[in-house]
Amino acid sequence: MRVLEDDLFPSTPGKVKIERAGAMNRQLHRCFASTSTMFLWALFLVAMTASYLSFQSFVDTSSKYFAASWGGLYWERQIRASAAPRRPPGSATGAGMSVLVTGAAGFVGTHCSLALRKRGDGVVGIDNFNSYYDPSLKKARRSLLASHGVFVVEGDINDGRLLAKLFDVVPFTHVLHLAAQAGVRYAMENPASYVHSNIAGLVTLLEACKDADPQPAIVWASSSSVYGLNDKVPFSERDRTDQPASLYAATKKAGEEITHTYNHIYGLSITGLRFFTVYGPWGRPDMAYFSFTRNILQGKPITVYRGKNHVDLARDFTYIDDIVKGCLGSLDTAGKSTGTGGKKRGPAPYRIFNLGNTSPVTVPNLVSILEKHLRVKAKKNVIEMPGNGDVPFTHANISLARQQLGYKPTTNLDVGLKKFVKWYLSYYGYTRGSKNL
Ligand SMILES: O=C(O)[C@H]1O[C@H](OP(=O)(O)OP(=O)(O)OC[C@H]2O[C@@H](n3ccc(=O)[nH]c3=O)[C@H](O)[C@@H]2O)[C@H](O)[C@@H](O)[C@H]1O
Repeated sequence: MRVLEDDLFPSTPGKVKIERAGAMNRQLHRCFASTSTMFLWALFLVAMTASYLSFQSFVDTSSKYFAASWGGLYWERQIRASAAPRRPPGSATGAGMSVLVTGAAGFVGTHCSLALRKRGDGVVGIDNFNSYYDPSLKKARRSLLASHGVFVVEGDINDGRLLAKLFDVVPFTHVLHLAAQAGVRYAMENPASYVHSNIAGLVTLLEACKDADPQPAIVWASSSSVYGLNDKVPFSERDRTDQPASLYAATKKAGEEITHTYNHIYGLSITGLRFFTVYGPWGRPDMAYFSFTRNILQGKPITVYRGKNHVDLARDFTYIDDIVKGCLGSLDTAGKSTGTGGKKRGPAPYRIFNLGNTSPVTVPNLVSILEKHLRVKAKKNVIEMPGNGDVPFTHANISLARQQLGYKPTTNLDVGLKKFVKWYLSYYGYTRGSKNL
């Protein structure tokens, strides 16, 4: 410090005052000069940072826009063509619907989209092709849909801009909402995915539907799992559903409450379908009947859960074609939504139906049927059901659906699994009588 002071203020007497004053002036000047230089530099840095940040946000926004796998005139043309009903004029079944099917590359979504298309309705699908299970199976389902003229948009139901765009391009009459994070036990591994799809995604979709003009009628997939620990059988729609056993069940139950709110406030027509363990060709690889088949064919053991006191678990397994009839019956009987411009104009229907088979089968019995159709014995590990969200049994009372939708399941587990096994062997390239079977 001293050295610095001496350098700045030379110690020659007499000269000191003048020189010091001059030096001080120079110093002050230098100081001001350096302060203003620093100020200018700081200003420059702030300006640079601000322009960098705004450039970044521009890049982010525009990259989102430009990287989107949707949009453009060709895309819109494909959407319109896919959404156009093709029923013959004057057809007894009316003019036909335009249905937006969410989760269209999923198991139930694919079957429903095909059935709608085959009878002449317009269908546009949306699916995010996530990797919860093998996306190549979802892509194969998309190819199947494409070969029947059904276009599937690759996108997420959490993308409000995409949904708004779809409703902009097509005045959908109905939404069949099947996109969801499925699976009961996976909820312990990845709870956030259930909230993302089954809660946040549902709300984003409902927001788009309530804003749409005209508002569509909504039919959506709830689940038998909402009955949770209910032990009054068979499960009726009037039974309590406030004891979920898994986060999956809780998000489906939340969906029933959330859709009720949108029905109440905005006049959206809502039909919730409680599916009971749906199975069949093009099914979900995470489900027991599918993974058991894979393991049995590969000579790997399967784990069979058993309830307390050695009681077998049972499910009201429901064949996909029966579920499809229930979904189409729901779309056909759904009353109109009443709102416009986000405002309710009158009461709209709010319905909930069980779609089950009404004849539960135990899991060991499911395995025996598979062994028969595969002609291979399973290597079974029987263990007590872990506390993983499973419920011991499900059993649907379907009187309401029968009465109001004409729902009447016709396929028992034996016949349904035979069809599933036939599809599985062909899809995965097994040949009867050859070395691989
Ligand atoms: O109705 C529904 O709402 C749900 O149905 C389906 O759930 P679940 O009925 O649990 O079907 P699924 O996994 O095939 O297990 C079947 C049986 O096999 C037993 N199970 C399962 C796996 C295993 O390794 N071992 C075993 O014994 C298991 O303990 C159970 O007893 C859908 O996945 C779900 O998304 C939802 O739609």
